[in-house]
Formats: sequence, structure tokens, C-alpha cells
Amino acid sequence: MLIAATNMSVTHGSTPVLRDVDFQIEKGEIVTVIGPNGSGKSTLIRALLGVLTPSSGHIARAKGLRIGYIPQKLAIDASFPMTVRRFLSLPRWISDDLALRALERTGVAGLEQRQMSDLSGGQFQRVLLARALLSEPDILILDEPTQGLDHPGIVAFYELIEEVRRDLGCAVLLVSHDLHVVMRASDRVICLNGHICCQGIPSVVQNAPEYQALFGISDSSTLAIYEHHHDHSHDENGCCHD
Ligand SMILES: Nc1ncnc2c1ncn2[C@@H]1O[C@H](COP(=O)(O)OP(=O)(O)OP(=O)(O)O)[C@@H](O)[C@H]1O
Repeated sequence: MLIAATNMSVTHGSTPVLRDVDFQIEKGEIVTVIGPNGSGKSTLIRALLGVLTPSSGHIARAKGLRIGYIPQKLAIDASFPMTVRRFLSLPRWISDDLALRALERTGVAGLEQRQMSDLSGGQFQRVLLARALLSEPDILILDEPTQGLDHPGIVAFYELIEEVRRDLGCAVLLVSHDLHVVMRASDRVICLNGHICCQGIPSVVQNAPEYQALFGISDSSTLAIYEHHHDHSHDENGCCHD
């Protein structure tokens, strides 16, 4: 076990956001969290990272766990000069050789002298990934890494994630809205909506009546994910009632 949350609830102010979440991730697994906007995906990630404290339950992390985190958004002001090479050396200086190898691994070698603010969305994500890999993480945590990428870009990014997992053996936890790709590329999928609605390996989740009821899935209507039908109702706080 790398990280485990037990019976974890999180409130923002007085608003419950996550309720009774039991979650754990093992070595080398690729786990994707899916769910509607505002369903608590980023909150779950932030709690697992330890940057917010659950209101109840607890979180355990393996001793000495190294986490490589790629945030949902990272704004770099265009008026603030920051080359890719310099960015890779934050917060700790790294050698040119290490920088080159990291960029090669994520398929963006040659961009060293480019300004971060000039990169395309896909290049930017790959530079973030290169930087996250420098710490040789046991687990990579990525919050919507494919946001803004086109379909080939999304598929390519997932292929890269799989390659990184194969080569480095790290676990990967991601948040994604790309349902089709997620189902192909994850070992396990978690459907979140203020609580864990269902979880499991994609083939099982995909065929589970709970999943189909949750997401209203038929092949042609995958994008109807956010019009999904629940077999239980949610109040305004995202809590569920059978
Ligand atoms: N710091 C905060 N203070 C108050 N409320 C917050 C805070 N962060 C998140 N929330 C609220 O908690 C709920 C869950 O937010 P969260 O960002 O975890 O959802 P999400 O599933 O990641 O959404 P999205 O898909 O839109 O990124 C939302 O209603 C949000 O407004």
C-alpha cells in the first residue's frame, strides 16, 4: 500500500464535500478518478497529498513515500521569463544531463531554451511530467493532466503515462474527464460524486449496473457522462440517499 484513506470525510467550511471515502492505491497501479464537476476529485487528491486535513477518518502513507505531483493549473506569467531548463531546476538545481534525460523520457527534448509561457498545452504537460519524474516518485499524482488537449494528444499522454509506469514502476493516480481513454488505460477506476459511487477494474466497472446507471453509458453516449442517472439521489451537498 502506498496511500490509504479510511472512512475519510472532508468539509470546506461547513459544506461536506467528501463523505466516508475508503480508498487505497498499491505499488505500480494506474488509478483514475472520474466524476462530475464539483464532485470532490481535486479535494480527494489534496487530502491524499496532505495539503488539506480531513474532518474525519484518516490517511496513511507508506514510510518515506515520494510523490510527484502535477497540479490541475499552473499559471506562469508571460512577462516573467522562465525557460524550460530553468523550470526543471526549481526548486533544486539539476545537471544538464539529468534535465535532458527527463525531457527525453517525456518526449520533449530540444525545448530546453523555450519559454514556459510559449509552450503548447501538450508540451507544457510533458515538461511538468518531466519535472515531477526528477524526484523518482513512488507515485505520480496528476489532476486533469489532459485538460485542453485534443483526442490524439490525450491518447498520446496516456501512452506516455503507461510507458513511465512500465519503466519506473511508479503508481499513477489521475483525475480525468476522458472516459473512453480512461477505460482503456487504467487498472482501476473510481467514480466519485461526494462519495465513491463505484470502483473497480475498467471491464468490471464498465459492465456494472451501478456504473451504467451512474453514467447513463451506451457507447454512443459516453459524453453524456455528466447527464448520468443515479440509482440514488444527491442533495445539494453531493451526499447520497438511496
Ligand atoms: N477551498 C475551498 N473552499 C470552499 N469550497 C471549496 C474549496 N475547494 C473546493 N471547494 C468546493 O468543494 C466542491 C468540490 O470541489 P473539487 O474542486 O474537489 O471538485 P472537482 O470534482 O475536482 O471539480 P472539477 O471537475 O470542476 O475540477 C465544490 O463544490 C467546490 O466549490
